[in-house]
Amino acid sequence: MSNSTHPPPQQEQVDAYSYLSGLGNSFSSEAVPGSLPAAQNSPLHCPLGLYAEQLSGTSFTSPRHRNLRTWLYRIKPSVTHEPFHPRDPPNRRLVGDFDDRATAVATPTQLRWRPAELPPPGLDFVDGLHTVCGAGSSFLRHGFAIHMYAANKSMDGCAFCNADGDFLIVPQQGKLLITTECGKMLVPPGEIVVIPQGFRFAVDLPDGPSRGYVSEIFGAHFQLPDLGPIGANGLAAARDFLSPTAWFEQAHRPGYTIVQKYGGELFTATQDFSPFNVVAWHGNYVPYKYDLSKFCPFNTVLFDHADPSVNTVLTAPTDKPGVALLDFVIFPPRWLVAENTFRPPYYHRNCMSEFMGLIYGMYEAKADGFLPGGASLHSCMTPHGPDTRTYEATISSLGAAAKNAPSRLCGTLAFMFESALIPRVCRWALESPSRDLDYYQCWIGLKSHFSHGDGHRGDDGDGRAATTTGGEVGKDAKEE
Ligand SMILES: O=C(O)Cc1cc(O)ccc1O
Ligand SMILES: [Fe+2]
Repeated sequence: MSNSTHPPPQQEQVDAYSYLSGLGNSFSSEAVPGSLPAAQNSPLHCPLGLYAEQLSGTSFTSPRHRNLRTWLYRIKPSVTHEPFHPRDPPNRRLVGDFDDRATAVATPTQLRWRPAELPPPGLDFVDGLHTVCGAGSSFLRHGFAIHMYAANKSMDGCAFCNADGDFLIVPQQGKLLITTECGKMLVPPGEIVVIPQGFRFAVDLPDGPSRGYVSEIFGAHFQLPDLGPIGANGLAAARDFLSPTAWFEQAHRPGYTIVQKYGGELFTATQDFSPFNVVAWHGNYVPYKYDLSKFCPFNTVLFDHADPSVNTVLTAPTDKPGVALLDFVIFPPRWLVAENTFRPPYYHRNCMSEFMGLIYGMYEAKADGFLPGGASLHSCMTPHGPDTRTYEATISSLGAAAKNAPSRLCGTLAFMFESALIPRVCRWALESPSRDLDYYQCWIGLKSHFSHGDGHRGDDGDGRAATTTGGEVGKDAKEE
């Protein structure tokens, strides 16, 4: 059915695969006509001799508007496997509980990383995944983790299953072909994919090496943000989220391995069949992908800089209204039209913690040092903002007319994972050779432009010039 030339209604052929459009919908999909039971979930005999299996993403008793579950009709049920054992070798760079200070530590320092080197040959998505920072605990069902991955090998004879939380994956380089129990999705850089807790999936690399970012949330799921006064339309539209259509493999697969992440540790169990043996499914708990170029940005049209929440693609809420466990925010190409306004991000300190990545191009707040595939972390109340070069270029010699003219920010795509929880940072991330230990220098050259009536201007206010690493301190002000 997924390779039919005439997809059935509601099914869209987007790339090599067919998808179902919508977020939060109740979908159904069958790879063989008639394989989905009619009118009930668990008949005495399922069509074609399939087993019925429910995958629950929320407690059975969650309120109806939040309740997520899917019924999978499969050739053999998931339970048909040998016992779980700790995986050998383990991946010691995965964390699911951030209370252990031997692993992850608190630091208010501004952190930045250069893009990672490509990994040694033979690393798949599971081995290429490492945690950068996070908070809370998968055991307590509250918290998040931020991982990065770099892989150069397709997963072979194994599937991954994350019992801890949902993965939101942001490929930065190299397409991902993700096979899930609901079907297949192709995810190039510029798109994101969400694999909810518990789904088994395998990552192939059809383009060769791939690297990117992953946010994982414990005890919550992503949803679209409320739009408030924006109205009924704008930002990410539900119909642009695409879920796979049923696809299955039937072959005997001796030694097939399920790699289960559970409490941040990996376990394996073998079975003699592929977990991608779901012939039909229906429900609202599904993996999905989203093309970030479909995002419809709203922004300032007269003056001042809007808070980045205006660019929220998906949010995972906490119990406090308006406070996110994790927001996924993008900084897409767009027009800048604000008048008499400092258009780059403002200097700020935030009670939320901000992890940023760059998919391509240059980020509007950083003229240097923040590169595609790199990352930064500005934790709770840690000051940050545009680097010296960005600030000086923005306020420089250009006439007011040019500064007020509309300009199009092109060829750039940055994003932010923003959380109300304070992350601890993994020791290996702090000690990584990719860490940019000079990051703070990008602000050290910011000089005083202060000027007032006593004729004393352009220094730090105590008569001494500000120290800097190479900038010409106070020069502009004194030359005015
Ligand atoms: O820190 C950052 O670069 C992200 C960010 C962007 C912006 O436009 C406003 C606030 C903010 O935190
Ligand atoms: Fe910020």
